[in-house]
Amino acid sequence: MRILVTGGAGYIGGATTARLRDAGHDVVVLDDLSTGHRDAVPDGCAFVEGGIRDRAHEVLSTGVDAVLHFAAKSVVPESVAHPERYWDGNVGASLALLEAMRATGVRTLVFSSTAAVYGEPETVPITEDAPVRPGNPYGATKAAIDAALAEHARMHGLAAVSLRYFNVAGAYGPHGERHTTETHLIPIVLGVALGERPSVAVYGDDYATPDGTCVRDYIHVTDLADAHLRALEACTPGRHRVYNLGNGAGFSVRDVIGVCREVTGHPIPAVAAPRRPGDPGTLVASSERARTELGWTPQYTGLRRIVADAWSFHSGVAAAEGGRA
Ligand SMILES: NC(=O)c1ccc[n+]([C@@H]2O[C@H](COP(=O)([O-])OP(=O)(O)OC[C@H]3O[C@@H](n4cnc5c(N)ncnc54)[C@H](O)[C@@H]3O)[C@@H](O)[C@H]2O)c1
Ligand SMILES: O=c1ccn([C@@H]2O[C@H](COP(=O)(O)OP(=O)(O)O[C@H]3O[C@H](CO)[C@H](O)[C@H](O)[C@H]3O)[C@@H](O)[C@H]2O)c(=O)[nH]1
Repeated sequence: MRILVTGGAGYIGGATTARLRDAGHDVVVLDDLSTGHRDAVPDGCAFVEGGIRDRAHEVLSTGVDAVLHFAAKSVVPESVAHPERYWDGNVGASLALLEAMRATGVRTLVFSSTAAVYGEPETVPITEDAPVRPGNPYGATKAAIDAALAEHARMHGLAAVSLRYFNVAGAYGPHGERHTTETHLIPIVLGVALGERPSVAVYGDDYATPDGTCVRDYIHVTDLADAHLRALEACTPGRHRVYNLGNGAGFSVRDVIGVCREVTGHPIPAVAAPRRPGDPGTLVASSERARTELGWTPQYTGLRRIVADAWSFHSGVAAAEGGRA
């Protein structure tokens, strides 16, 4: 297939593009480099620099069988402070992409949705039937796009899948997490081990969880990339299907820091800090639907493997930067 990947210069889009290339697909990446990096676009893949609004129509006109849509703004605190950027950058840009797809007759789309659409869940593990009640503008914009996809499937015959990722981590070879504004736990903790930060703040230790810190479901980016290949195959005209993607196992913030200490051999000082606004206590996925309908079985389920792969990536980047300095 010839596939357009929006956001393919970002973390998950870059890793998935490499996975698609390795599976024999022809990939063209469209990315405005607002949070991505030119050198994250995998070798052997075409790259078009630009925004969805400006250039998606042009790229789609060159002949594309399907779109994987990763491009988004995804920093939760920024979305709270500047919701308009998220409604415009996520919902506005996605509607523009859908229009360009309609105009060029491209009818297959896999979309990066998120567990953040569920907000504070009533029960865990979270199934796709759980109420959609996002607790921040980022999650609200992703829920709105999911709803738009359902309507485009119903009214315009779109073949669409929304993949609701839980906490993505790890690396696919040289494709790892490199956000300029980093809010995610594992890269922050590994940054302490690399001496880039003095300590990690633990946001809240009074949650109703076994050790009082937040529990999350960490999924390896390689498993996530594989789910996209399967989702592409499952796209059916006139149908929008939603799948939660996680391992079904929860790890606390303290668990994560402990595994990072084991993997890096660094003491990684941790400092108690107030809760981060909008953080649910526990988010753990039920991915039964993905397993049953997509035949997806995650391969790298252990937290140690996920952290070890992230560490290989981060320590390699640090060594390369040290070499350049
Ligand atoms: N990282 C996670 O744990 C996680 C969890 C759930 C969902 N997601 C979703 O997965 C997707 C990828 O996340 P990521 O962590 O790789 O983020 P990222 O910031 O690394 O990648 C996003 C990419 O999109 C590009 N981009 C943004 N707006 C654009 C536009 N209008 N036109 C063209 N390019 C644009 C950026 O430059 C960047 O390269 C996002 O949609 C995010 O909401 C991520
Ligand atoms: O320095 C830090 C950073 C994070 N945390 C804690 O670590 C946990 C994980 O936080 P992340 O920021 O790594 O991830 P989130 O669970 O907040 O959110 C991520 O996963 C969500 C789905 O679960 C959404 O998809 C969202 O886009 C994505 O950022 C949270 O309890 C957070 O409070 C800390 O204690 N200290």
